[in-house]
This record gives sequence, C-alpha cells and structure tokens, in this order.
Amino acid sequence: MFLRTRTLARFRPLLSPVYIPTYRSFSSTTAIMTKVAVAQILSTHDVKHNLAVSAKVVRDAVAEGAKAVFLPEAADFIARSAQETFELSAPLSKHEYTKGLQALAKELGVVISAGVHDLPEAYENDDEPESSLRVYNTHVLIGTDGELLARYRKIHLFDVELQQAAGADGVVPAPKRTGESDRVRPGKEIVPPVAVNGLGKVGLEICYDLRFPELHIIQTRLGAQILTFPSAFTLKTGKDHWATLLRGIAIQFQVYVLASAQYGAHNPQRSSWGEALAFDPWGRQLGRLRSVEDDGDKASIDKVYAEGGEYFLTDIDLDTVTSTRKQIPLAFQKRTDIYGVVGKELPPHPI
Ligand SMILES: O=C(O)CNC(=O)[C@H](CS)NC(=O)CCC(=O)C(=O)O
Repeated sequence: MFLRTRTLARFRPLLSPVYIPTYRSFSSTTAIMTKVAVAQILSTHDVKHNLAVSAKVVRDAVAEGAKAVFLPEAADFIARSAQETFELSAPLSKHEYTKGLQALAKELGVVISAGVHDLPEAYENDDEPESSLRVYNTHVLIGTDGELLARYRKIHLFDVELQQAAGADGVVPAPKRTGESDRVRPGKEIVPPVAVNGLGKVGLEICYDLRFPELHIIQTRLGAQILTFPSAFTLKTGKDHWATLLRGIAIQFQVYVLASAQYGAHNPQRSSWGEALAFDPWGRQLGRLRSVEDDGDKASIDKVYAEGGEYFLTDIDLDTVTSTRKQIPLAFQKRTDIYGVVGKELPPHPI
C-alpha cells in the first residue's frame, strides 16, 4: 500500500487525463488538415552539400503546400570518424546547418524538424570531460519565424552488436559493433511535446528511441498527438524491425508517426536503410519512400540521392487522433493501480 501511494504520487502529473479537452470538442470541430512533408536524404561529411540538398527538399515541399517538413537524423552530416563528428559539430547558436534551416524556415514560413549534432553552449554546465570528442545527437524543431521551438538530445544511444549473416563460404563474420556512445553524449532530458499550429502537439524523439516505449508513454501522457522519429536505421534492423515498430507505435499510442530517414551509402563504411514512413493513429500507412533493398542497383540510386533527396506529402488531421482515441479509449483503461511499478522501481531486465 505504501509503495503504491508513493508511486502514484510520483507519477501524478503524467497521469492527468490530458486528452479530455480534445474529446469535448470532438463533435463541434471541423476538420483542420495540415499538409506535411516527410523526407529522406543521403547525408555525407559535406555539410554545405547536405544543407543544399535539405533546402531543395524544403523548397520543393513548400511549393507543393507543405506547412512542415521533417528531415532525418544527422541531416547536417554523417561523418567518417569520431574525430570528424566532433570537428563538424558546434553549439546550435553557431551551427551552420541549423542556422541555414532557420533562415529558410523564416523565409518560407515553414516549420522544419531535423536531426543535427551539437555541442554545449558556452553557458551550459556539461559533465563531459574537457578532452571529450563526444557530441549530442539532437533533434531541432524550427518555427515559422526561424526560431528554435525545441531542442531534444537523444537519450537512448545505439550501442549494439549485431550478428552478421554467413558469407558465401559459410563463414559467419564477427558481430558488427556500433558504439554510438563512443562519439555521442547521452541527452539528459525528455522534451515535452511542442504545440505547433495546425499540427497539434509534436513529440520529439530520435531513431533508436523508438525501441523504448517508456518514452512514448511519457510523450503521450504529456499530450503528444504526433511522434516524430528522424532516423538513420541500419540495413539489418531496417529490414526486420523499422516499419513494424513504427506502425505498432502509431496503433498502440494512437498518434501520428512521422519517420524521416537517411538513405544509402554515406561513405564506404556506412549505409542507411531509408524507407521514410508515416502512419496515422489507426495505423494506416500514409506514405513511404524506398529502402535500399527496393533498389537493386544501389550505386545508381545513391547517385540520385547525392544530387537531391526525396519526400512524400501527407495530411495531418487531428480529428483522426480524437476519433481513434474515442473508439478505443486506451488512455482511460490503463490499470495504473496494477502496473505502477513501471518506471524507476523496475529492476533491470535479467539477460
Ligand atoms: O551517427 C550519427 O551521426 C547519427 N546517428 C545514428 O545514425 C544512430 C546512431 S549510430 N543510428 C541509430 O540510432 C540506428 C538505430 C537502429 O538502426 C536500430 O534501432 O535498429
């Protein structure tokens, strides 16, 4: 009893029924549809080029009526080493790529979401040792006046060892290690969803975060109606996990899911799966771009991508959030009396 009371008290702010105002207005609102673009590009270590490609995507999408454009993780660059990642990174106030997007957002009156790499501002008290080369893997949301609406630094880092398929000779190569935390500092905060005109409340996540439902729970309890995942998925996990996880999130959290993606070979050591996707809160697919597997001839496709990105347009209609949540009222059926242990009290998963 004591434990349960404490647990509930701690989570009380997150348990308030944040959806109620939306329900009240359900029958009286007329649908407001907002067109958005979900993009995929092939970033390299050439920041100027990546900015030019990103800007072209944004301009083209806006010309077709997009009010917001979603660019992928690491849109500013994908570097060839930790050293290069550090050298190409800067505090956001001095960040060439982000400032370029801010100027563009203001010029065109568009909202832009993008993944970038940043370093602490001079005033920030960061625990990282002076000698560290690690940067933040950051999602910026830029408003129509070019202002920074939010900055979310990725909290879950992609430290994994993926088994590789056997080669033609039957020999299984050593597992492929990706140590994102070798070059990235973990973010320390969840950013509450950002209210954006016409889009409702936008929750900011990044790539690997999508595997951590705790973050989606918190984002949706705080009111998120859209969850955004700028990403750069691996070929192996892109093939088996990417689309399924994203659709599952849309259905389980009754949100729009917008997942922009990196596509193709960034350098000889590193490729991304692509397949930018969007789902509505019912789980219907709203748009999809190609994965590298869709393209037999990777080299020629990469050339297309090196010259420009791709995007699809889709409409966000907040009534779909409301109607989905009204039909299947998950938020009101939570058994928080039973699963109050989810969170800090839960012991680590025994391997
Ligand atoms: O390195 C950069 O500059 C940008 N960061 C990334 O590309 C990150 C870290 S390596 N990629 C992922 O999180 C892939 C997750 C993934 O593929 C999965 O969850 O299966």
